[in-house]
Amino acid sequence: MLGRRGARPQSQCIVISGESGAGKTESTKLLLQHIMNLCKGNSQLEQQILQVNPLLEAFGNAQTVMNDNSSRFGKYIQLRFQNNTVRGAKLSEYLLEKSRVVQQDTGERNFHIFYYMFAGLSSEQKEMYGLLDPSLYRYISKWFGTEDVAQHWKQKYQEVCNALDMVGFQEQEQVDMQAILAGVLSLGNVTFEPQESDGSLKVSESSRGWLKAAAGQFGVQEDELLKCLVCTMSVTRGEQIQRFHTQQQAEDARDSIAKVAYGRVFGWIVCKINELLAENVDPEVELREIGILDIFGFENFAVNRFEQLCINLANEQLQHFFNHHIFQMEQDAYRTEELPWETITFSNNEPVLNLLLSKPLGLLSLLDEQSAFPQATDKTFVDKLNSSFKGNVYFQPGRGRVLGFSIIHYAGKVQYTAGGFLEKNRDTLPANVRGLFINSVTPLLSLLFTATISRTGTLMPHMKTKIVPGADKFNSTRKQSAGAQFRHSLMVLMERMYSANPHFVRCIKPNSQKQPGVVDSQMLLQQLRYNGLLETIRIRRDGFSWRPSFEEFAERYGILLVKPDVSLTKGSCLEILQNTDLTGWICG
Ligand SMILES: Nc1ncnc2c1ncn2[C@@H]1O[C@H](COP(=O)(O)OP(=O)(O)OP(=O)(O)O)[C@@H](O)[C@H]1O
Repeated sequence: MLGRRGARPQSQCIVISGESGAGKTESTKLLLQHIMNLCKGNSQLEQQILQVNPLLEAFGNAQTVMNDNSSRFGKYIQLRFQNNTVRGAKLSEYLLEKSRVVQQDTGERNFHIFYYMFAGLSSEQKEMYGLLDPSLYRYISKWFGTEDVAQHWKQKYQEVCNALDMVGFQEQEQVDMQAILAGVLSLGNVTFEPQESDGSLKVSESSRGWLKAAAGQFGVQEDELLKCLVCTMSVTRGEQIQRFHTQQQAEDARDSIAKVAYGRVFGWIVCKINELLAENVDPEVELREIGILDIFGFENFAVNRFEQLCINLANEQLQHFFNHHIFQMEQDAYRTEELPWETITFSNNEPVLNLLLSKPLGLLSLLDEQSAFPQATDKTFVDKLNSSFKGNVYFQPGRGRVLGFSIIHYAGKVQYTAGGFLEKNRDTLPANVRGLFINSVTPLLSLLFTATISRTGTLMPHMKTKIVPGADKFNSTRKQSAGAQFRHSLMVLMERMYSANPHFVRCIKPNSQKQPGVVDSQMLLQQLRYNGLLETIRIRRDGFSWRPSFEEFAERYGILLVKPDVSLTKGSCLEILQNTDLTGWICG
């Protein structure tokens, strides 16, 4: 794949796409296994590349209505080669669905790791992490499953532990990581009630124990944690000002802390994996790579939120990449070469991408603009969309009482609920939380909050610096919005992919009931249509699948002329072709 004889080696990328549950992650695993089998080089590294998967799935996958093991993040794995041997790998992650930590829709679950922990930890370990009966925790209080399911989770927990050891997580790091997850669960049970004296909030009597447990697992003072939940401290002209939260603000602060803590643990796991898989290269030899993209599939649920918009935007972008390579570039080449060619039309999704991405009037830009106004609400955002996209055939204003809008995507119309868009896009970390966690006695938590976040949202750990409580100037206005981070990381991804030679794997989902052996032909046909696969078959049938340069072709097949010094020219190519019985070729 990294270069046949006569062809220059080139970096490759494999784009695996399809609806949620279509089989992208399973195909990625099979592909990786196959490539590793072909390599037979540094067997330890190859094994490590394969073994990080259980870890990523435990922390990044969850049960959804569409797939029992749905990836709730996107990943791009770059396998790096020198002399046809794999020398290392790099993993990039995209948009972990952090909101799942605090809320799941009907028929869905939280990230697998929470269930694995309850099933796999011993009683002593649970006591150490302050974990009680799983049914008590609001963040995972959905039905817990049968004995068989618990056994399966227990086994999965063991796999995760093995993978953690193999990746090189120290024992203390593993303990800290699970303490943070236990802290997140306890934090979710903290509720608030007004103080009788001044109406400000306090922790409700019934959840005092949960606050204590959360603070204990996070390694911070209980009263300091409570302060971050019920009020915002700021310093103006040297004077400390305390602003009390409303009930809603306190609950939002609680959930934000849970989401950010989980998100940083996930980011840190990816960093550790990258450290382990970092390449050991010979600087004299050129590095080539095979990238495999397994990104969340197109989603259309009963309720579609900000996350679904980002996921569907990524899929739009990939469809555009596919169209560009399969239809645009190939047909442009035929036209430039003046070959007889009947143009094959395809459904171009550029207008939808413009609607979402253009600046300054695309949907994400308008969302950022609104997110920057403290007074703006989801309603003002929707009003802005309705006025900006009036007459745009790919946008429809919401109908009925639910605040929302619809987008006509390449794969169909999706109705979005606008509630929570601004809050999710701002992705605000409650004031003073960073300072609180940096000073935590749990070393990992401190490390996670000392880290900076790159423009693409990647965690970049660095050395610890102590922060004086209250002096933390970190606030939401200086950081990138979630939408901007996602847009930027998509841009970086597309740049990487445009510089490589692409291959496409289109996964087709056979039915929507998650049933083996059942094929819904209508559903299949619909996917073949919107993916452009019918047109792809036409261009593959009528077009020319291999388009080598004259030089490349003459160098490779010149031997057929049985004469010395075959010149690498068009003339030689014609001579070679006319000397064979080959048909179905054309020369540009
Ligand atoms: N090649 C395969 N052989 C057998 N079963 C498969 C195969 N591919 C997928 N499946 C089944 O379909 C399920 C969903 O597959 P997978 O998790 O790969 O979907 P996905 O496209 O990655 O979905 P998502 O976008 O939700 O992550 C798997 O858990 C498995 O049960």
